[in-house]
Amino acid sequence: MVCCGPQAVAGVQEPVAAPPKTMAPTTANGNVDPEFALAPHPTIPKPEGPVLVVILDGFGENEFKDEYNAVHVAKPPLVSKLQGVAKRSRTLRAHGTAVGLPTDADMGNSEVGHNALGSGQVVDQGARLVDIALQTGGIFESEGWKHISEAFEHNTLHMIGLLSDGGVHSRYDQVVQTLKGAVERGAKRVRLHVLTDGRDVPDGSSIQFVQQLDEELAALNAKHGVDCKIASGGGRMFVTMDRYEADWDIVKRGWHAHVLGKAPNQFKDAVTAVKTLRGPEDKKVSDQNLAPFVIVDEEGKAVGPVQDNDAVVLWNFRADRMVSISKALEWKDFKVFDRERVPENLKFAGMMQYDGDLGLPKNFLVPPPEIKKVSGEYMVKNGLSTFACSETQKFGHVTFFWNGNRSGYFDSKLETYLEIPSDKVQFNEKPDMKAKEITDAGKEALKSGKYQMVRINYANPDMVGHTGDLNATVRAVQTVDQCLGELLATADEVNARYLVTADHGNADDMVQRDKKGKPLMGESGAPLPLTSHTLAPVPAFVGGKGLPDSVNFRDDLPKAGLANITATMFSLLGLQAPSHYEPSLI
Ligand SMILES: O=C(O)[C@H](O)COP(=O)(O)O
Ligand SMILES: [Mn+2]
Ligand SMILES: [Mn+2]
Repeated sequence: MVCCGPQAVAGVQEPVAAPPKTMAPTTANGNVDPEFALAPHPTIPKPEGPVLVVILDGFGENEFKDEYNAVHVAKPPLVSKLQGVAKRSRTLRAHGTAVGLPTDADMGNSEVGHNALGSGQVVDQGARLVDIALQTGGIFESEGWKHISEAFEHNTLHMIGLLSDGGVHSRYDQVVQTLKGAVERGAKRVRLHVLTDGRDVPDGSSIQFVQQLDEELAALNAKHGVDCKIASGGGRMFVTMDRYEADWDIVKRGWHAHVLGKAPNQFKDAVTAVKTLRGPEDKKVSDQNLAPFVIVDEEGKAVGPVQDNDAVVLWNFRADRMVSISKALEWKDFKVFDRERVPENLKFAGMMQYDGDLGLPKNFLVPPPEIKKVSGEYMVKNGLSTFACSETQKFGHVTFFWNGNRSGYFDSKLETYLEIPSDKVQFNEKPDMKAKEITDAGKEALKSGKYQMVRINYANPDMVGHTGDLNATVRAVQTVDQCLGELLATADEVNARYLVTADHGNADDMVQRDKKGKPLMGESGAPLPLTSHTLAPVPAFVGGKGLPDSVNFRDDLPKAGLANITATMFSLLGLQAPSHYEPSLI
């Protein structure tokens, strides 16, 4: 168990332990800053015990209630019981425009979900901000663009990122538009380093994305007389896209393939690379786990290592899985692994700035969403203490994303963030993950009497759901249900009030379907697994011994979404939420 101080905020601090960081201290004389002071709730009294907030990551309430819905199959006794409590159970919108995404065809995800849950506001998210910057041309006027364009004439532009149209971390059409924008503005030599997905999009779809990109590159080369090629790649969960420092080897493999041009697998073209690395039909490696590869020329030489004076753009807009590789690319004194060769005078930019507090990366093409006056800031400025806990895979979700993509604490005297280290396995092998340890920590925090709010994220339904393994996901749901039961029992012992919800769907549908919802079968007759999130709404429950019987969900907010949770949390604390927050559900 990793405990407490700011050093525990994995993925967001320099490798050298930094002194405790306080982002926004309460006023020196202890009075509440008037700009942040919250009035008592007009009808809900202040609680005697703590408020417990639980996020069941990836636990949706899906309209398809059949054998492919792991939540339905699991028949979780506690959640089913909570669903039956009149006026204290409802669902919330967790996708599309309700969480700041471009359209209602966009599934929700942890970044936008936790941003909404923690900030009470719906803001335009990265996907939409990049769309706007491309439409207006603002991206090509940015300081970040000026920085990378210095390499266009005589050096190589490298573009690295997730290649799919999942819309969670990146989008294919945005990559192509950015690439074309570079070529039209003078880039002569471009090398693309592609991370295959199969996690936000169906497994096996990477071959089409790579093929499509190769065709796009051939057309650009013919039209503009330029030299654009795919240079390296690998599966997103095995190469480059680690998060929260869960496994630096993932980042190191990416550094080797993209920057040094070194990988155990070498191919003449990327389509052959993906096809070969996926392996034979009966033992397929999924797109997300493909081994790293480099593309080599006739002499066997890598076609696109990063050289001195080159430019590098990371095209993902989402932060969590770009922070580690950004540190490797940007930090001069980076010491986590031996980079062997560090290109000099590199012109590096992110699609966005991924960590505003660290200023990482320094150069970026589109300013990130501005999520201001989030609940964490109100909490500390009103003297309220918080305990937040998850395992590594979701630790930054319940801290960094919750706090509007801020690393560190608002006030380390009032906040404790506890990270339980995740196992380094594919999570269908261990579907219980660290739920038990998280539960124990949550129970201890509830009983300690030290915290006004205890905030927990259970990773299982999401992380196991992403493997596409139905049976393991059923187990994941059952585990979380049991752990939640223990947590709520302890909550009752200390007269707590609870709020249980989720950030988006995932476990609630494990099969690809046609437009009418009919499950799709593969050539072998087996169902085609769904590894991505779903568009399903998520449950929300309130209750607990400490909650007066008269407090129930309102019935005049049928379209409410995740952002309504934040004001609800303040209501449970007996306070009136800030007026710019979406209204309270109770
Ligand atoms: O990064 C991931 O694991 C997936 O793309 C999205 O999952 P998350 O939004 O639940 O983290
Ligand atoms: Mn999630
Ligand atoms: Mn997920």
